Amino acid sequence: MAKKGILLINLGSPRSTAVEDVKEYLDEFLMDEKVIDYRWIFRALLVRGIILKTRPAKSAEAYKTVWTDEGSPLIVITKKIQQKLQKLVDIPVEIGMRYAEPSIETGIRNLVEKGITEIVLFPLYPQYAMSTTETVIEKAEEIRKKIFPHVKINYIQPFYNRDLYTDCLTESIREKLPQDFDALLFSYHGVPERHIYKTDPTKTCNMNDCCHKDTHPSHSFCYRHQCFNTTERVIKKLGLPKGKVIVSFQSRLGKDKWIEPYTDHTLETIPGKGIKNLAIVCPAFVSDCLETLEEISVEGKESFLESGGENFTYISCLNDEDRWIEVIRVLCEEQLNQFYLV
Ligand SMILES: C=CC1=C(C)c2cc3[nH]c(cc4nc(cc5[nH]c(cc1n2)c(C)c5CCC(=O)O)C(CCC(=O)O)=C4C)c(C)c3C=C
Ligand SMILES: [Fe+2]
Ligand SMILES: [Fe+2]
Repeated sequence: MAKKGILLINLGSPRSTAVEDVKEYLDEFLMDEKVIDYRWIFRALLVRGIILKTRPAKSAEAYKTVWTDEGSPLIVITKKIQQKLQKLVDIPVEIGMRYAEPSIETGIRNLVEKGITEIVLFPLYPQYAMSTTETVIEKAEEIRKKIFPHVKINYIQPFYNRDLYTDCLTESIREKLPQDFDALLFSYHGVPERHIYKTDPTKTCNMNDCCHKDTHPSHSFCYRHQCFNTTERVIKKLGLPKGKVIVSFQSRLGKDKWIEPYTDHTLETIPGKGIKNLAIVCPAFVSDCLETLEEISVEGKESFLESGGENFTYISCLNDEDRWIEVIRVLCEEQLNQFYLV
């Protein structure tokens, strides 16, 4: 009888805050053609010729502000999720990172060494993006075919539209919302617009009204729609009027046009429109990381307050909350049962 295991995948962090380690991490990350999707030569010119000349030192300083005694918050939290999930299931649970260590290969190997031949692989991203879900699946398949051809892998699909997830997110936000606030800002990681056009098999998304529609042929691969839709579902459950809700996209890199509106512009302009008391949540991330703990909680807060804002409440990610671990368990359970159907 086949032995089954679970592999949780997150993005990954540098091994330390040393500039050389950050450089190595950024090189692997940004040389991924699903992240910077130019032809190799142009990607190398941009990444190795320009970005990696200055960014590693700047990013290393940022990482130092969030690093803990146990390491990068993203890795520490992913390990806590693994440990808690392991207590709820009777099959092995391992973790793997798309970039740096522990790698996806290490994660699969750890399971294979325990005799596992069927793996449920869970990319910890609620919404689909070429630079997240797709690159994880592609990398895992490459490793499986090359090193572990006898292993079967079932992939958990994006879960932004699953009630069990949006219920969990809603409850988590409800508990952390301040008594009084003028608006709740949903800030999602951005992606270049080109990525969305590129991965739309129907070629019908126009990056406009269609992303807001309940149904449209392009939605299964439209990150922008999936972010808006996550928000719609959560605010409905929270009972918040649309007038009190803002959506924007953070963490731009480079000169391409990324999906709008941008979080940095939003934080600078909303105090002038009367929004002085802000709550902010980042639902593209299931675990707190550099982009939430530094870019939003420190830089974003500073820019909002300097622009006339008065109160800024950052609502933490689901991290290792028990209700979220239970959602992970149920989603894995569903996928484990799929092995019998294929
Ligand atoms: C949540 C989903 C994410 C998407 C979509 C995404 C796309 C994307 N990111 C970059 C560039 C960078 N991202 C960086 C950090 C980072 N990104 C995500 C998640 C998504 N990225 C996370 C969870 C993190 C934090 C990692 C951590 O260690 O805490 C960074 C590195 C940090 C920095 O130098 O600022 C870069 C660079 C691109 C170009 C992109 C889509 C094309
Ligand atoms: Fe769309
Ligand atoms: Fe990113």
